[in-house]
Amino acid sequence: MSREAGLGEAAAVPVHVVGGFLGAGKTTLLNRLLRAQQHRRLAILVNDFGAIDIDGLLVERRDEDVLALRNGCICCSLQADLFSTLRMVLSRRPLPEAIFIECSGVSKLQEMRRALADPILWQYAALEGVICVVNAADVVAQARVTEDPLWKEQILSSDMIVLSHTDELGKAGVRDAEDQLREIGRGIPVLPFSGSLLMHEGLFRPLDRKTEKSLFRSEGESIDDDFVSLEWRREFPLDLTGFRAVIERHAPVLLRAKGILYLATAPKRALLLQMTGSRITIGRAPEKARSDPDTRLVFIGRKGMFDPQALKDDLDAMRERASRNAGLNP
Ligand SMILES: Nc1nc2c(ncn2[C@@H]2O[C@H](COP(=O)(O)OP(=O)(O)OP(=O)(O)O)[C@@H](O)[C@H]2O)c(=O)[nH]1
Repeated sequence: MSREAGLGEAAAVPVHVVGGFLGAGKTTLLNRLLRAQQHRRLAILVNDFGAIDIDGLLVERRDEDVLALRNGCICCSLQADLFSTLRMVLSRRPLPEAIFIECSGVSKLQEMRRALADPILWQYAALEGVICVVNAADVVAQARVTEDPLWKEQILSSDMIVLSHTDELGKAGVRDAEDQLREIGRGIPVLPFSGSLLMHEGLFRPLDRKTEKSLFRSEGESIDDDFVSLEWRREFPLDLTGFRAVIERHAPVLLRAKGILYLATAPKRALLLQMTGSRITIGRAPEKARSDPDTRLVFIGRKGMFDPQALKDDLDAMRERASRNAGLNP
């Protein structure tokens, strides 16, 4: 980025990064923060690992304030897109008062820091802090996800750990999660998940910028190669029983599934599917999602464990069955 880009001499716009593992609660936290900052002029960059933009639909802001970076990870394969989107945001007048970046669940936060530590970018958009959202219930249950090296990397590369899913634990459980994370995070502050508390505690304290800039020269490795995803879009509503059977078959190797769903029982009602670990919910889809009548789902898992082609075949077979049934009952 250069001065010729017409970005002017204004003070750097603060950048806040929200990271954390697949399904940890990043979008939910971001929405709480955004609600608490309703009157501020913000730009929100949302990175979805898959090609279908689900998070962009879920962020509660005007469409023009939410910019989606899809089909890869902004910490590696989409770094060029990240820069060009930031450049576009920074050329807007009036300038946004702050930029929030929601990473994909497979983003390495250290790579994000390196990417944003570009000394020229820093003059216009300076990193204020990196939050890592961690599912407290997973910590207490010592869920499989807590053994993932990326889960730990994200915690250790953050400035602040924010606990989600505390409502599923009693007070003792929350304390247990906090204690464990203080140890894992080697002293990084741990906060419960609460919009008002976050604002109160001065969440976005400026970092030591000298330290941050010194990261700039390091090389990053690609994380995209560790994970695979399936994006599945169909124009017909699904049979819930058949869909549930397919999901149950693949659930043990799925890290995350989400998307907009139409069921045969109510083909005009857009539903939001959320699956993290063993938790699956189907609820009302946000208003923004309803203009597109297609079912559109994203599934993510680790390479070598999750087989996207097998899942696709099973999902497609549902359609075949539906067609055959339709043929039998004209
Ligand atoms: N009970 C409970 N559910 C939560 C909490 N935070 C998030 N969820 C649910 O967990 C699911 C995933 O939440 P998201 O905010 O979409 O997670 P994410 O980290 O943005 O997901 P990815 O972007 O796909 O990695 C959704 O069904 C949320 O409603 C929480 O604190 N308590």
